[in-house]
Amino acid sequence: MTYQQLWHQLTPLYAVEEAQAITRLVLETTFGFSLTDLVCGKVSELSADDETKLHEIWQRLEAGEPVQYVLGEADFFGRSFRVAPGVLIPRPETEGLCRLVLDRLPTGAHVLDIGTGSGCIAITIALEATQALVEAWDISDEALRQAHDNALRLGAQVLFRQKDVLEEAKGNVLAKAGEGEGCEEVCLYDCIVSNPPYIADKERTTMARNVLDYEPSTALFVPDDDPLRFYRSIAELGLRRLRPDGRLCFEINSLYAEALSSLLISLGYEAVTIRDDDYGKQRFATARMRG
Ligand SMILES: C[S@@+](CC[C@H](N)C(=O)[O-])C[C@H]1O[C@@H](n2cnc3c(N)ncnc32)[C@H](O)[C@@H]1O
Repeated sequence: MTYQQLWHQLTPLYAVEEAQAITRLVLETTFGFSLTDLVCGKVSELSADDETKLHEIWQRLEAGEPVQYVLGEADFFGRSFRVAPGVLIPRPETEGLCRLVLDRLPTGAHVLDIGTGSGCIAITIALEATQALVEAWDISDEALRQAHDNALRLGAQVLFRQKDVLEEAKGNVLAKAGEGEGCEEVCLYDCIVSNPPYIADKERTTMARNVLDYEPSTALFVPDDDPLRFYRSIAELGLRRLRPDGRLCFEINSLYAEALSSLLISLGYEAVTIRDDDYGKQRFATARMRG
């Protein structure tokens, strides 16, 4: 198969522009040359190894595997993050959540990212706000391994911890004085940010096949079909672990924006605001801890 053939084979699977973008990605990421090289005829023949590699890529794409898993990379906030099955692919919408956190972040702020996945939010904040102290939690071994690897490659300092936020929120796993690492017992955060699982099981039927087949269900679906489960727990945790005037920043499902606002207000948060993403869809919620 030639590179041109790959391009043509992708066209029935994707829109033309998408096929072109994916071809460009495959060329650059896997073979290290540009689409311009291809178009100018600088590359025409494939080695036997490349031929095999390309064939495998094609088979995985044809089976519906997301291109980011096939290539092992996803762009986020202008940087390339490694991703593998078992870890959620960072979405462009989530870049807006990083912008919300970075906006008005005090110098030297302590930030906690809950459900860090590939580490995209925590690492971006650590790299963009170089004075910030960034901590990130996830329940998944695979996610933490990947996030750690991404932080090392991108040169970000983030403290990763394996934690189940649903348990942490109950308050019974907070370390007693003198136990735990670092400032675990006393640390108060200026900002808790999270893009938690927020999809109820009944929404499965509306979801893209390749998301359901390839992305980790613990990153997507809420336990007990309760879409506010993680938000409630994180907001309760915030009552104990945010500084006065500290902020909660969430990525949300627009279906539950109103219910989440009511929840945050009932817990005593102030300045509860639902915000749109770049496409005009309700995508984020922010709230401030009482001063
Ligand atoms: C929607 S993904 C977000 C990943 C990443 N922050 C992003 O925006 O791409 C949710 C993450 O929460 C993690 N998670 C699920 N249940 C959790 C729990 N009980 N405690 C901590 N993290 C959890 C998943 O492993 C997953 O990495």
